Amino acid sequence: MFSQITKQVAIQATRSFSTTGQNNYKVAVCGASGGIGQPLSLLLKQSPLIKELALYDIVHTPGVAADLSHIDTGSKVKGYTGPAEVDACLKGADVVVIPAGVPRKPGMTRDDLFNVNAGIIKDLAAGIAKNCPKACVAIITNPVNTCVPIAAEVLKKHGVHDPKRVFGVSTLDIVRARAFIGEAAGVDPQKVDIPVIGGHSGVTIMPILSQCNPKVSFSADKVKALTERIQEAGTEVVKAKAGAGSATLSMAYAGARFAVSLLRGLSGEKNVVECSYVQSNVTEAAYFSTPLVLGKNGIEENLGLPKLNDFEKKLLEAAIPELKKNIEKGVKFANK
Ligand SMILES: NC(=O)c1ccc[n+]([C@@H]2O[C@H](COP(=O)([O-])OP(=O)(O)OC[C@H]3O[C@@H](n4cnc5c(N)ncnc54)[C@H](O)[C@@H]3O)[C@@H](O)[C@H]2O)c1
Ligand SMILES: O=C(O)C[C@H](O)C(=O)O
Repeated sequence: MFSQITKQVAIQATRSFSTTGQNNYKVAVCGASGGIGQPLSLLLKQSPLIKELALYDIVHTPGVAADLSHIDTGSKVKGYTGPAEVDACLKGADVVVIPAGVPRKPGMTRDDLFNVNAGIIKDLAAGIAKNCPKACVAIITNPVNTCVPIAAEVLKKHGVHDPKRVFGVSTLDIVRARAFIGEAAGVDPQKVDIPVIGGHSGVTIMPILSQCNPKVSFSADKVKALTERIQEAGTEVVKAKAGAGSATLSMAYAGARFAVSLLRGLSGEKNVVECSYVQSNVTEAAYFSTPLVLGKNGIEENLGLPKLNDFEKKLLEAAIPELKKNIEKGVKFANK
């Protein structure tokens, strides 16, 4: 009975994060010992696309790596600890996922994390430029709206910036939108397809309910309430955790989904689409999340702005000035 259950769980988990591809890729997780890093690495250990899982953190990676290495999947796991080992971790990585840095406590905004996390991203981006300049980089660390421009500027300084390969991970906003809409509309959340565009903080998170598939019909009040819940969902978790951090498990799930989508694209699978916060000329903001087709070179095609109704046009008006401010802060920091 027990082995049947574990087998089912393993099959289920593998289905969510696998494709038919072979294990060809090296994936580095930076911040691998943290609240997100550990469950994210656990989920990635289950992907048959990964041949090498390189786990970097400033603490505890030997233990995390030893633990994960006992799992009976094909990828090899190795831990790297502290700045002296970061180069070896990143060397030749195809995908680098970054959940390194401090999380929010109640009462803080994501921007309040800037002082600590901006420097972490700057240093890791320099390591990426040196050791894996062609890697697809997926930044989870907050403030995402600012950390992505920081990484891009550092990569530019090293002459290796490719805007098709630098991503801010906003997948958790999609995962949440699917969960909340599924619940409200009485449909299977796994069947809900909805673009969430813009950025990853407060008013910059723009769920486009008018383009939800299957079509959902909610009152204007319900649309407003759902939109605000999706925008403030991170804060909902921060409050519930009461000082013990922010979303980790749902973020690990979302981060693994995004990383595996990158790998599916790299491996040549067609029609892999994810929303992500990237360099963009779709709006006045230099970075903006829209649905992207992922492929062998990272972004294959930016699918642009979905059709917006009047309510969603107002969301866009509110998001742009905030995004511009967040982006400018990152560019300034990286170039000071
Ligand atoms: N993009 C999103 O949707 C999203 C969702 C949730 C959390 N986050 C963000 O992810 C980040 C991590 O959150 P968490 O809950 O895992 O935090 P955590 O404190 O549990 O873990 C962070 C890890 O980063 C490590 N770290 C610190 N400095 C480092 C460095 N210089 N190099 C490598 N590793 C370093 C720490 O040792 C720790 O293990 C936070 O900034 C949080 O706001 C983003
Ligand atoms: O809210 C946070 O601080 C973490 C993350 O950005 C989230 O959306 O859960």
